Amino acid sequence: MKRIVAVLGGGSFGTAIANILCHNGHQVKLWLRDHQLADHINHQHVNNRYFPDYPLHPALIATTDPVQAVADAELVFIATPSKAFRATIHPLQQQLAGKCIVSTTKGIEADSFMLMSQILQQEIPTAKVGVLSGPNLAKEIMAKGLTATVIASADNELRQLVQSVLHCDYFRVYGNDDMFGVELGGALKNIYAIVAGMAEAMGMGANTKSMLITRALAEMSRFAVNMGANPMTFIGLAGVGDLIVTCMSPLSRNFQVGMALGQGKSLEDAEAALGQIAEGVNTLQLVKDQADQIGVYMPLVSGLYEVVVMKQPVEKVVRSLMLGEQKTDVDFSVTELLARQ
Ligand SMILES: NC(=O)C1=CN([C@@H]2O[C@H](COP(=O)(O)OP(=O)(O)OC[C@H]3O[C@@H](n4cnc5c(N)ncnc54)[C@H](O)[C@@H]3O)[C@@H](O)[C@H]2O)C=CC1
Ligand SMILES: O=C(CO)COP(=O)(O)O
Repeated sequence: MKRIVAVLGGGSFGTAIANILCHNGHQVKLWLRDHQLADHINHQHVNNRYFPDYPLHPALIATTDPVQAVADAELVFIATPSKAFRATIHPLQQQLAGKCIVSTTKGIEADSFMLMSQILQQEIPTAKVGVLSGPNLAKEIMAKGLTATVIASADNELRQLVQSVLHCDYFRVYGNDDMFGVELGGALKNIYAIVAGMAEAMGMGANTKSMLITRALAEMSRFAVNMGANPMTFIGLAGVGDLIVTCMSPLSRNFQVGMALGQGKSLEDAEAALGQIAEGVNTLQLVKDQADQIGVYMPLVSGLYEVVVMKQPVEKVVRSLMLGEQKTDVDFSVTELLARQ
């Protein structure tokens, strides 16, 4: 069945999602702010700022008018950076009322420590809300690389709708009802991708990278479970799946920032050279404060904070991490998990 869908945010991920929706025969409007880019997409069918080498589906319509973008849509995806999320939806409160709205944004709001789904519920209380997250590098999706994602929502109908509009021969969509865990996982893994990029730049070996990724998973799930997430979510695509891709691929912007830091560049230079959003930089500061407040042990977050914010030498921080307390390998036991049910 052909659906009317809007995508807000014409950067890498919004473009990739809009393109799949068109590929699947849906009527799609993509909202972005840049008039020239919108014209180019409509006439040349290429997003020349983000994907100059990949043709877009010719049916994709770009618009710079957000009201027009969402007017007839029953389903709306939001793919703006977390810093711009509230400002994007606030003026559309009336138009978005009662619709199915899915955030693809992997970040946390400064000051409030709110996730995007929580902002949606606050700004548009009548909306049905979901979150899309998983190992989903936009460029690989544009290249039609075989990919899987997770749609998380308490609303079963929304989960089914999103599965049906996005599923195709190169894109699989799994469901999860732990929206909080899925969304928090997507935000947290960006921090560890920065650490992994630094390790890469420092020439560290496979043992080291494996230790980093595994201890990152332990640390992020400890934090998320403490905040109310389901620990099982972290063994899925939106947990360990997204952590692996972002910590291993040089396509990850967070990984690229880490690489630049590991090569001795300043954070400012690293972000400027990137020219795209690396959410992990803001998330680091917010998670460090929150972990200190609620007393969750996060040595990798603390170590990265020492390097990025306190400007401590990487070698000194690595040494103190290696000499730190050696806790248990796996935090959760089956008995404990069963007791939670
Ligand atoms: N690129 C990727 O592979 C994936 C990205 N994401 C998430 O999607 C979100 C968006 O990321 P990308 O599309 O990759 O970023 P991007 O940097 O490629 O594009 C961001 C877009 O948002 C626009 N934007 C910036 N400030 C804005 C504002 N104040 N109002 C409206 N629009 C604004 C930019 O002009 C740009 O079009 C992030 O939270 C990211 O973590 C999720 C999955 C994969
Ligand atoms: O979330 C992503 C892949 O799943 C993209 O990661 P980056 O934002 O680091 O590019």
